[in-house]
Amino acid sequence: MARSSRSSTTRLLYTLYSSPKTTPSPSPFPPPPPCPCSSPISALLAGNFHLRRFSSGSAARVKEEKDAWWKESMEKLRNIGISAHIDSGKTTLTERILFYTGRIHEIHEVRGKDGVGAKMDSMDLEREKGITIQSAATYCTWKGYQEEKRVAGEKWWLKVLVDCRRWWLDGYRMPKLVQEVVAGCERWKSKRGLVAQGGGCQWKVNIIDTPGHVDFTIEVERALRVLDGAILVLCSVGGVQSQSITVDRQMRRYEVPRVAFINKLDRMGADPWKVLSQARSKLRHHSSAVQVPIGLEEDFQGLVDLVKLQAYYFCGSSGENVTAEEVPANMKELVAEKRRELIEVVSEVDDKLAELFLADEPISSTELEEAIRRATIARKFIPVFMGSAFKNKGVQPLLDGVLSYLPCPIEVSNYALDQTKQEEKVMLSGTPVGPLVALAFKLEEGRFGQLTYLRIYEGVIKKGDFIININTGKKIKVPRLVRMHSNEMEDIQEAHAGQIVAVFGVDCASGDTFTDGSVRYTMTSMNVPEPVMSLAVSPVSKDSGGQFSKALNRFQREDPTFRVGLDAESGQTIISGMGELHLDIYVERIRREYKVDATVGKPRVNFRETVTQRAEFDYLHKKQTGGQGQYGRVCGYVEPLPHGSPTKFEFENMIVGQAIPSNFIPAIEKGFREAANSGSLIGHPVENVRVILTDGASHAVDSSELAFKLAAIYAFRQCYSAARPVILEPIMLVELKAPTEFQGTVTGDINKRKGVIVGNDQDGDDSVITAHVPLNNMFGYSTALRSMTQGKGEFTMEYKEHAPVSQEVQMQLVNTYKAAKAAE
Ligand SMILES: Nc1nc2c(ncn2[C@@H]2O[C@H](COP(=O)(O)OP(=O)(O)OP(=O)(O)O)[C@@H](O)[C@H]2O)c(=O)[nH]1
Repeated sequence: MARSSRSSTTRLLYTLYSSPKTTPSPSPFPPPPPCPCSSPISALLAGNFHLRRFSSGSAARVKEEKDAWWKESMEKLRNIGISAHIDSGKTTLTERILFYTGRIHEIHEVRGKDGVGAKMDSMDLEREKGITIQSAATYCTWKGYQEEKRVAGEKWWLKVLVDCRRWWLDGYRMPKLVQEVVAGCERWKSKRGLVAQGGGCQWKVNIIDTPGHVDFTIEVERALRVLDGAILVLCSVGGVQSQSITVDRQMRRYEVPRVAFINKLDRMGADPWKVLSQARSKLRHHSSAVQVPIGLEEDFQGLVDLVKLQAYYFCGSSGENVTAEEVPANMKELVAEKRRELIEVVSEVDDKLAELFLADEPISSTELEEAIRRATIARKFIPVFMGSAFKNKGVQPLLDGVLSYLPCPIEVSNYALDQTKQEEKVMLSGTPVGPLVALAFKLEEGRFGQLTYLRIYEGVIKKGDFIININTGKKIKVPRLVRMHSNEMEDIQEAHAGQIVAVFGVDCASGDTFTDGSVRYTMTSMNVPEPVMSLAVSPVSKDSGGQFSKALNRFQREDPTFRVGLDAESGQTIISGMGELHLDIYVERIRREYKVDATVGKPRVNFRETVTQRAEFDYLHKKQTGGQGQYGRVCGYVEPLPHGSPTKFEFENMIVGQAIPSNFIPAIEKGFREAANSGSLIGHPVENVRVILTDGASHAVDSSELAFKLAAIYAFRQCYSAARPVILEPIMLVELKAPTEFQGTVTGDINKRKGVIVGNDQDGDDSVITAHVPLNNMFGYSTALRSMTQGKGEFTMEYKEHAPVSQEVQMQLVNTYKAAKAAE
C-alpha cells in the first residue's frame, strides 16, 4: 500500500474513533516525563504493542537512539517481590498498589464481605481460606497512568473491529480496509525500525506477591531468585515474627536490596518504633525510618516524609487522593530528631553523605534521597516505610520509595555459568543488546497448556523465535508470549532484558535456562528444601486413575518441593511435601480441579538414615543355573560424607588396573544408588554416604551389567550394619506466642514433646518461646495449643535440620518397621 494512502486511512479511522479521555487522579508527586510515544498516530500504529518510533537517519544515529531508549526503559523498570510473615498484609498491600496504579478499578479485601477476594489470590482455595498459596505476578505503571491510555487504545481497536464486522454483515467491504491498515502498519513498523515493547518510557513495576505460610516457602525462593528488589512487610503489632526472619534470610541469600514496610498502623497496639528496633536487633538490619506516622491506631491520619519534609494525607473513599501539607507544628521537634537519626544512620554507610554530615552542612532532600538510594542498592541500609494497607494509607509513598530506592535491572549484577568453559562464572550485561539468556523460574498449568514464567537477563525474546533449553539441549519455538496480571494475561510480541514474562507451550522444568543458541550459559540454581512430610494417597474409584496421575504429574512439575513416589513394599502412591497444609492443599486441588476423590493415609514424617563409620565390603555375586551365569565381585568401603557436604551420595571408582572392565562401572554405581534409596533400618533413604570401589573381579563370559548391579546392591546391604547406621528425623524451629499466664503450661508441653527451648522473650503481655522440636511430635499441635491457651496462643514452625533420633526412639521405629514387614 502506498504510504500516503495508508496515512489517510489511519487518519480517517482515528477521527472516527478517537480514544476516550481518561482523567488520572490528582497526585502531589512530581509529574512524569512526557511520553515520546503518546502521539495519536503512533498510538494508532502501536495497536496494543505500544511502539516506539526511531528516526530515519543513519544507522549509527538509529542505534544511538535505540540504545538511549533501551537504557531509559531499563532505568524506569523495577522488578520487586512482596514477602513477609503470614497475614502481615502482603496481598492487601498489593491490591492497593494495583488500584492506585490503575491496574484494577475496585478494591476487594482478603476474606472481604463481598466474597470476591483480592486480585492476586486468584485460586478459589486462596479466596476461601484467605491465604496465599501460589505466588502471583503482575505489572503496573506508576507515575503517568500510561496504562490507562494503553487500555483505552486497546478498546479503541476492539471497537473498530467490532464495527467493521457489523458493517461487513451489512454488506460493506470494511474488513478488507482494516486488514490493509493492519498489514500496512506492520510493514511500516519493520521498515522504520520500530520496536514493539510494553511501554518502556513509563515507570513500570513488575510485582510478585508471595505466600507467607512456611509450607509454600519455595514460592518465595523462586520469586527472590529473579527479583531485583523486595518489600519486606512487617506487622506493627506482631513485629518481627519467625517467618519474617526466614524471608529476610532468603533475601540475604539472593542478595536482594530491600525496603521495609511496617503495616497495620491502624491496629490497636501498633508500635512502629518497637518494630524498627526489633528489625535492628533480630534481623541485624542497618535501618532507619524515612517516615513518621501522624497519629497511631484509631488516630492514624497520615505520614511525614523525612526526606522531603512534607506531611501526606490520604483522602477519598479509597485513599486515592494524596494531599501534601506542611509538617504539623506539634510534630516538628520529633520530625527533626528522626531526620537527624536517618542522616546519621545513612552516613555510617555512605561516605558522600558522611562528608556533608560531618561538615555540619545543610543536607538537601535530593542529597539525602541519593544517599539512601546508593546505600540501599549496596545492601548496606534498609529504608523503613509505614502505613496501613487496609485503611488505604501510606501505599503511594511506598510505591514512590520503590522507584527512588530500589535498583533497576541494570544496577544489579547477575551471573551465569558458561558450560563451554567448565562452568566459568560470566557476568551478564543485563541489556537487550547481546545473546538471549532467560531463566524459567516457575511453571503453571494454564487453560491453554503449560505456562512458563521467564526472567530475561540479557537480550530480547520475540514471539515466533527459536530458543534453546540449555539444560536439555532442545530447540523450541516460542508460540505465544504473554505478560501476566495475576490469572489474566496479555499477549505481547517481544520482551527484553530485565522483564518478567511468560511463554506458552514450552516444555521445560523449573530452573532451566534458555538462550538463543549463540551461548551455552546456565543460571545458578535455586535452593530447593527437602520435603519433610509424606502421606499415602490413592483414588477412591479405579476409573479415575488417569486423572489422578495427570494431577500428580502436573503438581510435581510445578512445585519442586512436592514429590511423588511409590512405596516399594505396599505399592501405594506416596506424596511428600513441606508440611500438613502443603499436602492437604494438593489433595484438595486433586479433588476440585481433577474431580478425583482420594483416600488419604496418616501423614508421616520423612525420616532418613545415614552411616556413622567406615565399613568394608567384599561381595561376590555368582549364579550358575544353566545357560549364561551371573558373575560379579565388588570390593571397597562405605563411609560418612563430611558434615555440610553439598551432595547426599557420592560414588568413586578407585580401581587401579582392569579388575573390572570400565563398561560395568556405571551399573555398579547404579546398584549402590538403588540400595541407598532404602536403608535396612526402616526403609528410608540413606544419605550423606560415600561409596569407594577399590577392587573386584569379572568373568569373561558370565559377567554382565545386571550381575554387577546386583553385586553392588548386596554389597551395600552386607556392610550397612557394620557402618553403624542411625535414623535422622526432621527437627522444626517452632516459635509460639501466648499470654504470659500460660507460659508454664506451654513450655511443659514442649518438653513433653522432646523439644529444646532455645529462646524466651517478652512482648508486652505475651511470652514468645522459640524451641527446636522433632516434627514427629508436632502432629495436632495447633489444637493442643488452642486448648492450652484458651485459643489465645499462636505458633509457626519451619524445617531446621535432620538430626539423629535417640537410641530409644530408634529401637521403637526399627521394631515397628520389622513388625509391619512381618505382617505383610
Ligand atoms: N487492621 C488492619 N488489617 C490489615 C491490614 N492489612 C491487612 N490486614 C488484614 O490482615 C489479614 C491478612 O491480610 P493478607 O493481605 O491476606 O495478608 P498476607 O500477608 O497476604 O497473608 P498470606 O499470604 O496468607 O501470608 C486480612 O484479614 C487483612 O484484611 C492493615 O493495614 N490493617
